[in-house]
Amino acid sequence: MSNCSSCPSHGSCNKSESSCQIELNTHGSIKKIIGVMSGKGGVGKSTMSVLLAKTLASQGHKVGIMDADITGPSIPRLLHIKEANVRTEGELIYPVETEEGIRVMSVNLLMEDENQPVIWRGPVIAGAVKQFYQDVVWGDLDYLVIDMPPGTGDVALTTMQSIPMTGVVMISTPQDMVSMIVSKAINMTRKMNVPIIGVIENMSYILCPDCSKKIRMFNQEGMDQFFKEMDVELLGELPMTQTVGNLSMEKTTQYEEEVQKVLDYTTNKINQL
Ligand SMILES: Nc1ncnc2c1ncn2[C@@H]1O[C@H](COP(=O)(O)OP(=O)(O)OP(=O)(O)O)[C@@H](O)[C@H]1O
Repeated sequence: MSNCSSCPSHGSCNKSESSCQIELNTHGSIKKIIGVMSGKGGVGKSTMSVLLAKTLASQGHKVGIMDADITGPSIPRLLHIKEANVRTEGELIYPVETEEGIRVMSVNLLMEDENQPVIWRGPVIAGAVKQFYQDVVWGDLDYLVIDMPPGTGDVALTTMQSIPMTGVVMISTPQDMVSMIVSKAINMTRKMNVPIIGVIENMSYILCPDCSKKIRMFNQEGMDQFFKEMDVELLGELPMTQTVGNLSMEKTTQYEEEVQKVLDYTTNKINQL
């Protein structure tokens, strides 16, 4: 059962200790758990999970990333983990550590061939997500960043119910249809009483390499109104850039000024939680 004083969602949770069904990870101490979520696939959730984790690690925090996107795991690739030597001891699983000291767990690290699909039913996937939180020896972490399962279905719901989140960063793209789906994710997160840190609008524009003009690909009319109506903060508009797009192929710690600005602002918000 939970122990409220050491729970990462302490302060934002309204459950009583006796009614809490969450089993905390007991293999170390995790101070804060940050979910990175989107209602829809392909908007940059995994990319942003990695960029936020790297930024937090570069600030001197101890960081882990849990890849809860079981059927579309991309975290090991984005972090350039080639040889996965996952150590297990009975039920316990030890995370793999990157060069920058980020501890990582992903279903891809447990598979012999990363190209093989995970063909599991919903409850088994949800069980794996729970296990990645409870049975992984995360050790002492300032932040565990969770690349959430896509959508607002069963697995996302179980993840929110079984992992004590401190807050969620929503990822969206500036399109009418996407914002409708994101509003579903925002409403679900609120129903689960998980605080929303804000929304990062990804692939918001392209920066002209010659004149640095912002070229907007989507009609962004009504986006301001959308954020106002949903009562969420827009943490920043992230451009579509080569360094971000090539994250899995090129190792870099230098991002475009506009990208770094969004990462600094968002991690500053996370540090204030
Ligand atoms: N700001 C960006 N600039 C350039 N490319 C980007 C940017 N953000 C994301 N991408 C690219 O978009 C694609 C989708 O990104 P990503 O895999 O992070 O999305 P996702 O929401 O996690 O997808 P899924 O739901 O499939 O897991 C990737 O090829 C990624 O490199």
